[in-house]
Amino acid sequence: MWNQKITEEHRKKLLLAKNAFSKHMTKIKFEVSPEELSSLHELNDKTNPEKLEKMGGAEGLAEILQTDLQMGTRKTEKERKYRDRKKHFGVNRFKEPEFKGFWPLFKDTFDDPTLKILIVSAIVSLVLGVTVEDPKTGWIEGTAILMAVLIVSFVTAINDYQKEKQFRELNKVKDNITCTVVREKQEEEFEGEGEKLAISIHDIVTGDIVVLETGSKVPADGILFYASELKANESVMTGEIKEINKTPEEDCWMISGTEITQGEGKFIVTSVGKHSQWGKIMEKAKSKEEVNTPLQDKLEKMADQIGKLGLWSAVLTVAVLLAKWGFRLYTKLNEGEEFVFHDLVEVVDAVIVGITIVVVAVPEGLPLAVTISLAYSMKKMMEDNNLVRKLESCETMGNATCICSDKTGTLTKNEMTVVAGYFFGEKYEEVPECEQFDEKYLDIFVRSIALNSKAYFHFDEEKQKDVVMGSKTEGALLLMLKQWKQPFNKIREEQENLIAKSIPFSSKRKRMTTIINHKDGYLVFCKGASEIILDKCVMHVNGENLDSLDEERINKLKNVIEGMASNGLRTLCLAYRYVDKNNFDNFLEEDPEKEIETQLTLLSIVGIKDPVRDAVPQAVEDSKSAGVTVRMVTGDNIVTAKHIAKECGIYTEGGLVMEGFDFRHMTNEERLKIIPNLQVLARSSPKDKLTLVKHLKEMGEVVGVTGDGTNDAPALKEANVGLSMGIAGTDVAKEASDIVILDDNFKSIVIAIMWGRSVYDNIRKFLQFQLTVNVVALSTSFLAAVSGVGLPLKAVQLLWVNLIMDTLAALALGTEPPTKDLLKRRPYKKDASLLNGIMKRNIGAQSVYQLLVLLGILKFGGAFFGLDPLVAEEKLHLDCIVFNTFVLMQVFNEINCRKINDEANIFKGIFNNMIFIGIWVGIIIIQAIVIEFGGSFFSTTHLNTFEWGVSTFLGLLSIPLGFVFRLIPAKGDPQ
Ligand SMILES: Nc1ncnc2c1ncn2[C@@H]1O[C@H](COP(=O)(O)OP(=O)(O)OP(=O)(O)O)[C@@H](O)[C@H]1O
Ligand SMILES: [Ca+2]
Repeated sequence: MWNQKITEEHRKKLLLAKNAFSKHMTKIKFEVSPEELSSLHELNDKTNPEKLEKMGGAEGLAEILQTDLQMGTRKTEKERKYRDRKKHFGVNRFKEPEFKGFWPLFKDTFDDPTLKILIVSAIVSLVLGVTVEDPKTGWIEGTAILMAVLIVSFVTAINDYQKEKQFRELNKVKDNITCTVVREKQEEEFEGEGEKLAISIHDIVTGDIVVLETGSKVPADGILFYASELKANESVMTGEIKEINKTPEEDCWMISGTEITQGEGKFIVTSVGKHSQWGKIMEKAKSKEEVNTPLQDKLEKMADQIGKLGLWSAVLTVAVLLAKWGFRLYTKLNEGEEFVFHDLVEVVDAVIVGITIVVVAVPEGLPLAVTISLAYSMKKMMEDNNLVRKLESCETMGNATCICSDKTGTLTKNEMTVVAGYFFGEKYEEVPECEQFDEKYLDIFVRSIALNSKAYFHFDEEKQKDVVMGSKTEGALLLMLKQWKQPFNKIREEQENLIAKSIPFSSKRKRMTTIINHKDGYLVFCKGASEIILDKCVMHVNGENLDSLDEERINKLKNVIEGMASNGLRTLCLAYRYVDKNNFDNFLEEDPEKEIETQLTLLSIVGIKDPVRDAVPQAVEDSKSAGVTVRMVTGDNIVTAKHIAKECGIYTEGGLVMEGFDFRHMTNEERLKIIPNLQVLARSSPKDKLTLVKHLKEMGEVVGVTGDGTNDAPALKEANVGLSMGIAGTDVAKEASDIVILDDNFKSIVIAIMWGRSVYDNIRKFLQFQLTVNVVALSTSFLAAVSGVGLPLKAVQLLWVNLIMDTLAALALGTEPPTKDLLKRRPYKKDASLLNGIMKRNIGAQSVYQLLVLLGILKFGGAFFGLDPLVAEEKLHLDCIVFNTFVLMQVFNEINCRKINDEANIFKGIFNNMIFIGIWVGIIIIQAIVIEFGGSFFSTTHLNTFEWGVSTFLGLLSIPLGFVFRLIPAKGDPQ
């Protein structure tokens, strides 16, 4: 049909013509509209094949889209950055959820009912003040409150804006997946194929040839024209969870957003961005609501309770004030005086005080602190090679109690080289020269590697050397061929068309097989896990001869494998087989297990070295002291795995090392019994990994799991935190994970634990600080109102205090950087309360101290400072001292709050957090300005040196007192 082959000749001519044409005119015009192309993929439209046929199938499309199925888009287009295509067909980006600008966010902050009431009251106060009080000074309080409200809203909006911006940036990185395309080579003319390039999916254009492999995510809509065992999971589109066979003949419609679960293929892109199926869905989908993290939930609950408490104390305070006012009015009227409008001023004042108390009491900063802390950590974690995809995972990571780690690439460097081997009957301690081998068998051996592998070299411009793309294990074999000066690239180019069938490598099967046409039959090349392949061998190449494998030989070979593995080498068997076509009706369709991969002839066993990463033993040590158990779950040989695990410190004397096979065949009870002692699970399948994770969770553990393969996705999803590999991981694994470890390094996982703990602790620091302020502010206002000394803290002052507490402290304490000390404690229990005994004691003791100080000044301050509270001006002065002392006590207590456990040195690491220092100094400077220049606006007056000295001293005292309070025994976190 439409995929009939155009002859080589014809293709070259066509391209020549096109290139000649493009030399004169670089700008390209297209005859087809993006809408027409998009209609090819209409869901549930039976006429799609017809439409495709009309366009001439994939070949025809290529012509229409001025591209080539083998060569890809033209090199001349590169200079123009594919501008014409992008202009005509659009770019491969989806409409992003709307980004609220600053002003809408600012407006949103006024949705808060308490703020609304405050504004109304301020306006009433303003009107009353100007009309009945004193036109000269009456406006001040109302205006000041309005200003303060504006500032509070402003700061809140800035915070929200920053947060949104940060998430957007992260989202951009998060969604930036790469994929492989074929584009015309820059240097040579018609040499073979175009060049394989890894580009961002956002850079794909209509007409690009995309290469798919196991684990790819289909980046755009298109038409498949080559496939080998290709299977896709299209459940995102159809909702149906099943693997669908994709072939150019039967089902060639590739849909963006779907996943390749197996095999490989190539397709030509027809629709990108908003024209693609996925884009259309995205267009309709509303932006997802943000969901709370567990910590945020806990805090919101707590904030709610505190808020209610605040509301009650406000109501009580207002009630007391109104009762007093009523009583005074009653006596006044009784004494025959008349009711004047001015009497109402007091009522409005009382209401304002009440509302201000509510504003202060509601700890809206609590959930905010989590967001600030998480957003900040997310950004910083990027620098430590952790890309956090789900916010709460950062938090959960801090509570992880065990980690199941891959071996290859995570614990080891994934830099593989063949260092030993068994070739054609002889064992070698290092890689031998190839000249000594029998030519015929060497040829088969080289072909078996060249054709039965997918890895290739790519010249890295930055590193100025060839790097292996694809499987590093295969890369090691190719490197050996390169060392032997064997032209594997040429073999691939020349013989690729001989390939009749290939069964790709999978972690489940642990082997890979390619069948090529050979004379009147087939050559089967098979390579994979050594025990598995060896089991399928009946013959072996011995020098120039073929010998059958007797028991003695098999034992010898097993020893060879065992010997290499116990040195930590990954072993791989390579074998082949010739079959006559006449012996089979249809050999290619036979069951691989039973008919294809049997009766093999052993060529070689290689030992591949993959050194342990330098930082790993230390990182494992750190996890252990942090109370996090590390287990190795690997697909590799048990002996190899054990050796590497020992080197990393994961395997210790008495620990259990087990194979996936045995694990699989145990009962649930048996498994639950052995798991606590299990350290290494070798030759495991992704399903074993999933089983292990499920059991660990049943046992109450908080589990972190690493994975790179597509079939690791279920385990990644099941885990409390799924960690995928940034380099080796497939798109599907990344999508299923919560955190992407960008450098694949186990060390980064330990750093993630540290960050998670840091977030949790920072919130508790903030909580400790905020609760102290709340308790003191509420009690002072209430007690002062009841006792009749008059409210020392004015509404505007309270609003400033609120700003210090909520926003500024959240920033200062929420961004404390993690320290290694965090890894010295065990993880918190899942149901552990946010407030431990130590924190409660600190909050209680500091509040009592602060209250005593404030009430003391109110009661005895007059005599001490020589001020007469009955004179309005001097009362204002005294209140100002109270206000100043109050703020300074908070400021110094903020330093106390940097530690939530009974750590003696509260200053430790303070200079590592410049945000804290900056905010701390900033608050003091602003406070000084408020006191000295605030005037009637803030109801403050100038304080002299002595008064400043006393308030500072009383503030400072909270630090030594903090040390004293630590002597009171209190319970820390349950361990
Ligand atoms: N490209 C390949 N072709 C054939 N066999 C392979 C290939 N890559 C790996 N193997 C074999 O499969 C085994 C490992 O398979 P698997 O993919 O399950 O583990 P892995 O992911 O490489 O290791 P880990 O689970 O520790 O990260 C290896 O021991 C090796 O013998
Ligand atoms: Ca508040």
